[in-house]
Amino acid sequence: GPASHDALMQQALDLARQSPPKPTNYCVGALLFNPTTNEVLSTGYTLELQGNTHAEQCCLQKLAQKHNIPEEKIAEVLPPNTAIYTTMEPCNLRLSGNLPCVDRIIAAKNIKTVYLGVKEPEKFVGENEGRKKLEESGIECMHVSGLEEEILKVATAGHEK
Ligand SMILES: Nc1nc(=O)c(N)c(NC[C@H](O)[C@H](O)[C@H](O)COP(=O)(O)O)[nH]1
Ligand SMILES: [Zn+2]
Repeated sequence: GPASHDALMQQALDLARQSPPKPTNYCVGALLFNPTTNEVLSTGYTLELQGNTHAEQCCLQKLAQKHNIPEEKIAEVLPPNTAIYTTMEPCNLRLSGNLPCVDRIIAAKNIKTVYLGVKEPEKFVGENEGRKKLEESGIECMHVSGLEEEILKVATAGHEK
């Protein structure tokens, strides 16, 4: 049957576990999903690709690389109702100043739904307006509950206790 939200969020959490813990960010996992074909289009985790990369960013950049196109043209290879599952709410501001994932998701045009495991904690940027900004852009956001404790444990593995 169709892959459940829980199974896909669990898969994103398994990806997050692969992220090298750091005190200045969170270990997050994400995947792009085609709900029409039940196919995972791309996966990613924080710092998977070179540089200070986010999980959602890695999903998009890996898919673009696979199709030999720049990330900015990713809409060309995304089915019209693509979903992204991410263990943490996409960032809307990054202390590094790098392009936030909310902007990358909006620019991808064909991502219509964002499934998130937890809201971003306020440690780095205070209240994350990511979900609000996505919804204002017409992108549906849905919290997939049940894995919050495990997601946060993995996300903050690099933070001093
Ligand atoms: N959704 C999400 N996916 C990630 O892969 C990741 N690392 C974060 N983390 C959010 C946090 O707010 C930023 O990591 C800090 O603001 C530091 O910014 P940088 O990551 O250094 O650009 N959030
Ligand atoms: Zn981000």
